[in-house]
Amino acid sequence: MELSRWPAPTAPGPVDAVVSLPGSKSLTNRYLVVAALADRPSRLRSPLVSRDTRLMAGALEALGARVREVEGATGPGSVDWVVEPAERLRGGAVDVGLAGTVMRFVPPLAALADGDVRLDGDPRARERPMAPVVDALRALGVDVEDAPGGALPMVVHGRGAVRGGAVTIDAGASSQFVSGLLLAAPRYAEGLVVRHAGPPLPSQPHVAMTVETLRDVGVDVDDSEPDTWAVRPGPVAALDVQVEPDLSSAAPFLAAAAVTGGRVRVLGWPQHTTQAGDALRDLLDEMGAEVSLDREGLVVRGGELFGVDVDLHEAGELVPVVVALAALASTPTRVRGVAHLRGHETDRLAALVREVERLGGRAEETEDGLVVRPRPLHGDLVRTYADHRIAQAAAVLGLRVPGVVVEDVETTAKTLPGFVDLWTGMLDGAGPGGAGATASGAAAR
Ligand SMILES: O=C(O)C1=C[C@@H](OP(=O)(O)O)[C@@H](O)[C@H](O)C1
Ligand SMILES: C=C(OP(=O)(O)O)C(=O)O
Repeated sequence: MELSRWPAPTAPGPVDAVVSLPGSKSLTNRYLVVAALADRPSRLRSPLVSRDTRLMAGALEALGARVREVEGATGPGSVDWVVEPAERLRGGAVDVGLAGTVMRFVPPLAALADGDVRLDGDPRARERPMAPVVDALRALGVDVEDAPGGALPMVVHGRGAVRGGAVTIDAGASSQFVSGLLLAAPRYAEGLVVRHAGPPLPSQPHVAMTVETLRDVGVDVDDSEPDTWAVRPGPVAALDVQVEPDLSSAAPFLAAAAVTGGRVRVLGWPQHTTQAGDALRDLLDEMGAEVSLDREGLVVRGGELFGVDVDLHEAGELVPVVVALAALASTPTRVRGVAHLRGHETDRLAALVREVERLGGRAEETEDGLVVRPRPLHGDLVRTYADHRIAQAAAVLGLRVPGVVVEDVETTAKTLPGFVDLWTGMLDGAGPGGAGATASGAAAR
């Protein structure tokens, strides 16, 4: 199939915009899972409605829960999701798409179903690491049929109950292995103690988000020992929760301010959050932007843009946009601690190096990250490898480099439907005489 080509707009001048972003993918998908295990219906206010969250909703419906879209409280076009848990989870077929959260969070839940749960997804989903989830479930006595190497497609033979106990896994390739087990654990008869043993666990904020979500629904989690999480068995309370905006999706918009010497405000930036994207505040500050957080949101003003030497082990989602910033900066950048990105939507390290070089830049992979040395860039077709964040990074490059064409920009619908409209809306107020723009994707889908 021929993939689409989107000529990325160049910024006519400094960007000046107020941007409103839809809900967090990671929060929405955690809330959906605990809501499906709860004792009463839950309401998610302004959830993210995107490919990954629809896939999670679809997975839970396949297992017998119901997810209904209702009008939201925040005005016309806004949407809430009401989740009705199943009395008993049942078997069914689950499409995981390319969603890491769906492929890693659903199998531990499927083990509780009364029947077989078949899971499969996009071709790349079959290559993403899964073995620790399969090994953990088998160690807990769950019958799982997998493809060679612990991969998708797989069948979890649910027996209606899981005893639980303790498991040790190597979650060095993805924090989602830990999160998935923890989210189902309150419904295991004896609860679950998960220990991580191996190279340092990536994406710690995402595990903190899992723990906080469980505590929000009344589940007792002890995370006082490093790399160990103990979830007590017990009831899961229903939720009525406003979903925070997705801070990782804010990355390209804030980067737009940084690379054009402009100003972007992202509305509703939380004062307290477990989202990994909150790291953007320090990161952009270190790269030379002026960053301020107030009650209305986060404002980034661009100045001279410098490279950084940074460990992004905790916030790997930010790497593609950081690479775009780095390619446009005045000094080199080194990103460390992100070897696990080789198992993301694509091998992100290889893809980013290849695409930066295609535009005339210089970049190289290291064992655990990459190095980018800024050079004058030229336009070309940027391949995106079904990776929403690489498409967004290409759009950032396009602001300053005429002739950047983004392949398959629709892939951004994984986490941010309406990306192109938001992006062009942001640019409406840029340039001579620009009066500032407002771009809202809060209800986009
Ligand atoms: O649990 C989550 O919601 C996520 C955890 C992280 O995964 P990894 O630990 O595999 O990087 C992150 O990159 C992903 O986008 C979302
Ligand atoms: C790694 C990501 O997604 P996933 O949840 O599919 O792992 C991401 O969104 O950057």
